[in-house]
Amino acid sequence: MTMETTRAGTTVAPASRALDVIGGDLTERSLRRYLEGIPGVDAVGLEARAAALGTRSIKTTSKAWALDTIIRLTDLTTLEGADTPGKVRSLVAKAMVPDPDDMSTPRVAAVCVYGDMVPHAVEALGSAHDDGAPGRINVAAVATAFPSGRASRSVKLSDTSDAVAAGADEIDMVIDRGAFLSGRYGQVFDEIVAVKEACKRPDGTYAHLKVILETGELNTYDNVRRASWLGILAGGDFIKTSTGKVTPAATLPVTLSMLEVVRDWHRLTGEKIGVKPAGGIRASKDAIKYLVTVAETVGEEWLQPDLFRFGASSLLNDVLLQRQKLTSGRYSGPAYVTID
Ligand SMILES: O=C[C@H](O)COP(=O)(O)O
Repeated sequence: MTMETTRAGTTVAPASRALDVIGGDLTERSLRRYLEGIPGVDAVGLEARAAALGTRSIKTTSKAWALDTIIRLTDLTTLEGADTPGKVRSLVAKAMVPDPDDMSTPRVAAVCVYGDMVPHAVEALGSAHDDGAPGRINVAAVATAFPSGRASRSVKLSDTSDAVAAGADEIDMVIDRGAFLSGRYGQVFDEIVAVKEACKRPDGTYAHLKVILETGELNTYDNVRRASWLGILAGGDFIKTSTGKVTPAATLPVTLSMLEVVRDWHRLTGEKIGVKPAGGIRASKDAIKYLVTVAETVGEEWLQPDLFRFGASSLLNDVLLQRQKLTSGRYSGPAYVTID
């Protein structure tokens, strides 16, 4: 027996979604057969659909709603090697009060930070992080040797469980792109299942798991579609495009292809999976294109923080400028928003 057939016959983790959809005989081979049986993406058609959705205009009244919706759906992010507790405190202050001159401005969904910054984010949020607090802001932590994903399994799992123990509500993990692109789907699958288990808290609840595909390294839409199915089958609560550290990061066609998988999964199982485009989304007008694409592909009910997020470090600033322009009739200029 060759290594390949040995591996192909290897049982993969008995994740319940995959058992339900693929069946009880869950092996590297059956997983691969399933993923390789997913129809390919018509790239020209996908890009044409995304371009058409991106040209839809929205009325001024809808624009106010759209801007507030973008804020509510934002994971306000800082993921720099130079991050400090002070920078995280500033980020949290902005998350809680995005525009001190307009207290009607909604809060963001979450702040997204490196794992070692979680205690600082939790402390700065204070009661805004209490269970059931009105306008509660979640703490999301990137984990599993973000952004490369190149570390041992044990390091990735302790990265995850440390962040959860420190109070992270959400874990943004990266998949092993090397294993995925080599066709070792079972390895990627098992790792997601293990990370999900590391998201478990002592009380039996789980931090929400976002599975970052890093689509800019996956080369084809077929791979993006296959990785999306893999992430969902293994137990991801969200599928996320990118780390923000690789170009291209989020694009509308890639996000549309992921939304189509989420739509198909919902039709197949009735279950709703979230989507998070992240990286390079900086302008309100671009974020609005994403809102339209979500509404037209999976429906407006997805436009809530449990099912859709923007991962972005500077988008909020542009949204605040546009919001000020809409309410005051004039453009205040970038001096009126804080520069992070
Ligand atoms: O997940 C979020 C990204 O890392 C942020 O990327 P950005 O700085 O391009 O907005």
